[in-house]
Amino acid sequence: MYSLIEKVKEINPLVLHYTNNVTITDCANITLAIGASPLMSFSYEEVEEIVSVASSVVINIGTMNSNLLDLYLLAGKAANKYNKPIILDPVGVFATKARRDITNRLLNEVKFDVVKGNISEIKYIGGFDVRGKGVDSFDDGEDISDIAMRVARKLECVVVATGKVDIITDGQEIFKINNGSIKLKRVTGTGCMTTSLIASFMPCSESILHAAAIGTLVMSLSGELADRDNPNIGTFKVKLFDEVNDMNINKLEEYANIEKVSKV
Ligand SMILES: Nc1ncnc2c1ncn2[C@@H]1O[C@H](COP(=O)(O)OP(=O)(O)O)[C@@H](O)[C@H]1O
Ligand SMILES: Cc1ncsc1CCOP(=O)(O)O
Ligand SMILES: [Mg+2]
Repeated sequence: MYSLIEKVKEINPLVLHYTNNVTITDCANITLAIGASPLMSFSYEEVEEIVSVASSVVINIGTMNSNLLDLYLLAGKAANKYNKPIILDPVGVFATKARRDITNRLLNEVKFDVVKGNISEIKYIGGFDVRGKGVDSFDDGEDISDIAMRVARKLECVVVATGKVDIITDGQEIFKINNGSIKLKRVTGTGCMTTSLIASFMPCSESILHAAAIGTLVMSLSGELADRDNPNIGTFKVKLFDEVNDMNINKLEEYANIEKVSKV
């Protein structure tokens, strides 16, 4: 699985983003840092053309509206038609009815390969009450393996739930990642960037589960390494990009704290 860190640089996949306008530049830069090519689009005109040449597609609802929902649906259906791996980031799905309705439409009308949220977002999709506020999770200390597995089985996709311990599951196998830093919660977009990293790995791996696990691991481990000398938050953000850019197999082998905990 760790060899994907080299493969993504060889393949240089084109990662097409339909994403929010808060973290869009950081998502483009993290995609470059891992060795893929980002393209951000808000255009109806190019959907068919651009999805057909993309390597993978991101739908991130962070700053959605009803007009954009139509764009996400069009792009999502095109991704399914052209067999392009596609990931959904249901940012703040628990915050409003509008976000819930948009997420439900997307999940009903598009077949996603990965649904990635923070723990509150995945708990909410699983039908549970959450302690989220806006786009942030305050459930991040929980282990929601069982809920994530159930959501993965129901949606027939890989589910990623980020928090103190990250959970990645296809409903049968689970990876748990114990790397991370609390500072990752103090920089907006670290969840969105995790989605971009997973989307960068998806076209490089036969296993979507492995692509999701390594994409999540790269963010959590890079955050941990960036925090080694306890930098201030602005410096931490810069170091985070440096660590993603410099991630390699040796560092993954030495520092990754990842376990495959079950196969049922
Ligand atoms: N309590 C925590 N301790 C350490 N790392 C965390 C913690 N909570 C989240 N992270 C890490 O922060 C990154 C973003 O996750 P999270 O904050 O859950 O997503 P989002 O930005 O979508 O809300 C992930 O790498 C995750 O592992
Ligand atoms: C603050 C905010 N508001 C709408 S989208 C967004 C960014 C959320 O990014 P992340 O989910 O990665 O923290
Ligand atoms: Mg966040």
